[in-house]
Amino acid sequence: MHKDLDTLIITPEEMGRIDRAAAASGLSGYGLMERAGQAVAAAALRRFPGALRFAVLCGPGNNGGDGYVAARALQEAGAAVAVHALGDPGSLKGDAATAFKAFDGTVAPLAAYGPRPGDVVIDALFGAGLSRDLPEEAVRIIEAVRDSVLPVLAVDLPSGIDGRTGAVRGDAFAAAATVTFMCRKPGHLLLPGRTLCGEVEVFDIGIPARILAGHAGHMRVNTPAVWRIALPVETGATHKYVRGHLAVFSGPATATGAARLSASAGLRAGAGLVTVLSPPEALAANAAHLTAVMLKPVGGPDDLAVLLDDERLKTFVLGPGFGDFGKARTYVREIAGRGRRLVLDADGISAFRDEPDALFRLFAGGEPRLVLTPHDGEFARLFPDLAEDAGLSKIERAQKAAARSHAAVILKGADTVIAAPDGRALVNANAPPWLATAGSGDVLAGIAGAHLAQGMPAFEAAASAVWRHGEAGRAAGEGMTAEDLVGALRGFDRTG
Ligand SMILES: NC(=O)C1=CN([C@@H]2O[C@H](COP(=O)(O)OP(=O)(O)OC[C@H]3O[C@@H](n4cnc5c(N)ncnc54)[C@H](OP(=O)(O)O)[C@@H]3O)[C@@H](O)[C@H]2O)[C@@H](O)CC1
Ligand SMILES: [K+]
Repeated sequence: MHKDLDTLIITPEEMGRIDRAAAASGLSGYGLMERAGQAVAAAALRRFPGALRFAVLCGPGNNGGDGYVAARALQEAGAAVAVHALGDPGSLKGDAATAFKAFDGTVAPLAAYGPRPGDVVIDALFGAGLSRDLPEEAVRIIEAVRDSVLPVLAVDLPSGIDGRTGAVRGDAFAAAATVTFMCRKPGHLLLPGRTLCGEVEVFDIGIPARILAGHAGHMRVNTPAVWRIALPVETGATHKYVRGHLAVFSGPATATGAARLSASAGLRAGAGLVTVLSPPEALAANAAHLTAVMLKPVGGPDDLAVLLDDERLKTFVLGPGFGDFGKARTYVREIAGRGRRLVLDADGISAFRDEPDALFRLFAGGEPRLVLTPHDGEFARLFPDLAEDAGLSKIERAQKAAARSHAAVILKGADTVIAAPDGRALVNANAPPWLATAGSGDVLAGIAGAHLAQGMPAFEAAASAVWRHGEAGRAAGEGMTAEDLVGALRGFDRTG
C-alpha cells in the first residue's frame, strides 16, 4: 500500500468521483470489482479456515456485485457457499450485473436465509451507497445473525453504517472484520462505525494514487507522518528558553490539581520552562506539590499585564480546574490582545458559553494562535448549532468549528477529531479506552501547550499532542491514572 494512502480518509462522495475519474482514465470498473471481490474471498478463507459455509448476502448495488465475485471465488476454492439476494438480482445493472451473471450457482431471496451453526456471513448488502435507513428485510436478517452469534465479514462497510458519518442507519451488522478498498472512509474511524467494523483491512484494488490524491480532501488518520515535519528542531545547543516557556493558570485553593497536572505534562512534553500562575490564596497549596515547575502569584488582570511584559512568555493554558468564568474571560482577552498563544480547555471554554463570538473575534485572523479542546458537552456550549445538526459528521462539525473560531479544534472522545481553520482534519485512532480517566484532559491540554510553546503551528501542535497522549495511555496500560500518563510520555520518534 502506498504510504500516503495508508492515512488518507475518503468520503463516499469523493470515492464516487474517484470511481468516475478512474473509469474516464480507461480503468475497467469491472476489473476493480473483480479485485475487490477476490480480496474479500481471500480474507474470508484466511480469517475463517474452519467455516462450514459462507453465507454471502448481496445487495442491489455494486457492494452486492463484490459479493457475487467473492461467492464465485469461494466456490472455486472449494468452499460451501449460499448466496442470498436483497431484491431481484435480475435487475442489477452495470458491473454488478456482470458479476451476478459470472456466478454459477443458485441465488435465493434474502428472507430465505436461515443462519446455521458454522456459517460465516459475508455482508455485501450495502456499502458506500447506503443513502437511507436499512429496509426492514435487511434489519430482520441482521437481527437473526446477531441472535445466532455468527461471525460477519463486511464488504467495504458493515451494512447500516453510514460511510460519511459512522452513524447507524436503522440497524447495522457488527462485523468481526471489514475489507475496504484503497482508503478508509470516515465510517471506519468515527463511532459507532469504528466499533462495528471490527478489524479493518484496506486492500489496494489498483486505482492509481494520483487519481485518489486528485479527488481527495484533507482528511487523514492522525499519525506522525502528518505532522513530523513541524516538530521543533533539535539544535543540540538547546536552551531552556528556546524550548519555550509555558504558563498554566491554576484554579482556587480547592482546585489546584488540574493545573498542576497540565503543567507537569507540559514540562514532560518538552517545554523548556513551565510556570503555574496561581491565585495568591492558592500559592501554598500549589507550592506544596511543585518542584521542577515554577510558581508565580497572579491575583488579577494587573498582575497578568505585568507578566506579559516579559516577551519570552508566549504560551498559556487556561481552563483546567479554573472555576471563575468572569476572570477566565478577562485573562483570555488580555492574552489575546497581547498576541499570545493559548490552549483553552474545560472551564476556559465554558466561560464563553454566553458569548462564543466574542472569543472568536479575539483570535480572528493571522496565524492561528488558539487551540480549543472541548469534549462534546463543551463543544455544544461554543457551537450549539453545529452540535445540534444531526446531519453533520463529527469531522464536519470539527471542521466548521475550526473555521468559525479560527482555532485548531480538538473535539475529544474515543474518536477524537482535530481540525484546522483551513479545512484540514485528522481522526485519531491510537487511544486506548482507558484513556478516558479523570485528569486525562488536563494532561492533553498541557502537552498541546508544550508543543505550542516550542513553536509548532497550532494544528500540528494539537494533532501531535493527541497522538502522544494516546501513545502514553497505551504505554501506561489499563488502570492507569492521569499521573501515570504524564510519567509515560515519551519523546518524539523523528525517524520514519
Ligand atoms: N469505490 C470503488 O472504486 C469500488 C467500489 N466497489 C463497491 O461498490 C460499492 C458502492 O456501490 P454503490 O455505489 O452501487 O452502492 P451500494 O452500497 O452497493 O448501494 C447502492 C444501492 O443500494 C440502494 N440503496 C441505498 N440505500 C438503500 C436503503 N437504505 N434501502 C434500500 N436500498 C438502498 C441504492 O438504490 P437507490 O438509492 O438508488 O434507490 C443502490 O441501488 C462499494 O461499497 C464497494 O463495495 C467495488 O465494486 C470496487 C470499486
Ligand atoms: K457491506
